[in-house]
Amino acid sequence: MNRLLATQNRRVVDPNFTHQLPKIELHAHLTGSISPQILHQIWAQRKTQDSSFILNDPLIEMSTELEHFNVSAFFPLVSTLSVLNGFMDDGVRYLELRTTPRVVQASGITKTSHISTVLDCIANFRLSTKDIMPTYLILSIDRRNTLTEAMETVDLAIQFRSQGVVGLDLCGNPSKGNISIFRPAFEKAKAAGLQITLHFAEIPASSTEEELRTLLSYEPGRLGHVIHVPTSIMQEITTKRIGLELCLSCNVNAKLISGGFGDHHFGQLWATESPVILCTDDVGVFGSPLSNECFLAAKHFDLSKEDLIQLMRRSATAIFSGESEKKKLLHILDEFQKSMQL
Ligand SMILES: CNc1ncnc2c1ncn2[C@@H]1O[C@H](COP(=O)(O)O)[C@@H](O)[C@H]1O
Repeated sequence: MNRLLATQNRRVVDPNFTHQLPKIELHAHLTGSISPQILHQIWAQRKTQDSSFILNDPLIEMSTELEHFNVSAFFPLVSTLSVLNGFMDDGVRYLELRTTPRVVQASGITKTSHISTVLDCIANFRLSTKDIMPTYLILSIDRRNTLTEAMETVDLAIQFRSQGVVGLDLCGNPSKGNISIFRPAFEKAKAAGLQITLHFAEIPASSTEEELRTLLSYEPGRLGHVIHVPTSIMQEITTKRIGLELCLSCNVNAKLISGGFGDHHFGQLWATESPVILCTDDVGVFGSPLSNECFLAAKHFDLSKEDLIQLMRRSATAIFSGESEKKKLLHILDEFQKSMQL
């Protein structure tokens, strides 16, 4: 009896385990991943440099105005580095970060120089940390973009492919924009061998059958959020084994789903054969690092330690960078499972 209890206890997930677990993060927006403390430091630095800068301290006022203060474009090095360190310290062992190319005219920053600086930062980080967290970049197209802007983003992704850009994302306010205009952009990306991930069915208004079918016709390898999906479309998604980036704290705290953690669609989707990936989305905003997302999933859906390791194996099948990183991750997970005597 005691031995049975001891075995069960060994399987019970605690925050220490989810911190140690080698984790895979595939849906993290660079700007939203900056911690409030780092935002404050960047804000203070900007304030001393520019007396006409009128935004309030982000620690005092977390407002939508922050979106206009393009932190990652103004200070790409400090923001990217702080975000990479945050994920590494939380035990992330593979990261696909995403960001929107931005222009900051006053500082002479172009979309090209913005993305090139982020990529340089990632490359230096990988070198200086002995590549403990292989990191790749996804470039975001905003739903409010014009087709010309979206094409520019695709061209940048193609230009920087050899430096670690692995795909394109479609994000932004889900109540805005007409996503059908982006077909030539996603076709060009696909033809160039880039992968595609799309924010999908975040709110009822962006979940019409027409919109969801159009998005699926862009042949995404992964989908983000996947909340308001009719059954027939969900069946198509699971049959195609499209990767599902699920963000528990974001969806609960931003009230994108009704109810609490136990009501999240993770419960149903985890039971399918699809690659399900737990993701933070905007850890700087929602304050729940990936280790905590894993803990929440275990707590509310009764996952064991083995289940979480298996979840990471499934996540590994959905990465965009290719077979060699996938193999490395599966090996790391095997070794981890052995070391935990599971
Ligand atoms: C439910 N969560 C979400 N849904 C849709 N888009 C989101 C998002 N969270 C963040 N973004 C998108 O990410 C951009 C900021 O990161 P970058 O400056 O590009 O790194 C925002 O402009 C927004 O469009």
